Amino acid sequence: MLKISHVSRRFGDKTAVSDVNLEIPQGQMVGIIGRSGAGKSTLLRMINRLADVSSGHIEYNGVKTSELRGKNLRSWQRDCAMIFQQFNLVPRLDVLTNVMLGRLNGRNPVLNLLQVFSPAEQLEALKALERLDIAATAMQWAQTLSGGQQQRVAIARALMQGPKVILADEPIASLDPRNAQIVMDSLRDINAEGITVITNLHTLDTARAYCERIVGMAAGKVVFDGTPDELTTDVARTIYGADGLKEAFSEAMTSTSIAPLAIKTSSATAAP
Ligand SMILES: Nc1ncnc2c1ncn2[C@@H]1O[C@H](COP(=O)(O)OP(=O)(O)OP(=O)(O)O)[C@@H](O)[C@H]1O
Repeated sequence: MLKISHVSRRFGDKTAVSDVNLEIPQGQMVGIIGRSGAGKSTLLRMINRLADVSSGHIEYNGVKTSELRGKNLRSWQRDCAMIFQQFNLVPRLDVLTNVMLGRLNGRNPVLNLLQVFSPAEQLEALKALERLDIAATAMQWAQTLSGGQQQRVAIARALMQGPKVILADEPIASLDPRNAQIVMDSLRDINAEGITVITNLHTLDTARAYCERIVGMAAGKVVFDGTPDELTTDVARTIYGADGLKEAFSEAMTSTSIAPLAIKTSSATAAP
């Protein structure tokens, strides 16, 4: 269980995340949606400690992760892998080495510098690549891969950490619909094995198609927390605002539209 209690994050005068409370049971697939600047990335970054909370706390299975230091913090960051919109691979390293770098946190720093990986680690990395159906690219430089392939390499790298939680910050925002679907399918398969997946998503339809639970954020606050069925047009209006709603729906139809489900409307003034 991941528990977020009264968490806020301020940057100077700006409150990016404001008094967020969430309880996420192990194995849930959660989509976080909201307009640009709503606080989605900051929330994810606080979960794996790329950013610190200003107040409140985050705990995982009873351990206050927001207060961990040193070795215990590194251990949490191994348990809680993160993938990003821009993949963050090392472009001029081969794919296999990029995946093995997922192991860095738990290794001897001297071996890290030398990039020496054991045969067992190499085999494990290859298996992770096979799982994501890109083992054939193992010896290529990462920069020669398509965006969709690079994101799958990033997921394989995350899996090398043996994580209990995967955080994905807009993982498909740079991808075409076909690759977006492959990446979301991969995250769903990983989630089916019991790993909690929490992903920020730009488009409503993707969240509705893939996530059992959707959290809507606006101006740093959680304004919706429910199932895809509960995400009506009225609720979407609360999350995106009247002007943002049109953008959210039209974007959903034109960009990363993946097996969209019909939005349940609760008023006569439904979005197109
Ligand atoms: N390091 C920082 N310093 C100052 N302000 C920040 C910093 N990080 C985020 N912010 C501000 O906090 C607010 C929330 O940003 P955040 O990136 O979390 O939103 P988001 O919902 O993820 O948006 P996007 O989808 O555009 O990434 C924004 O107003 C942003 O400008």
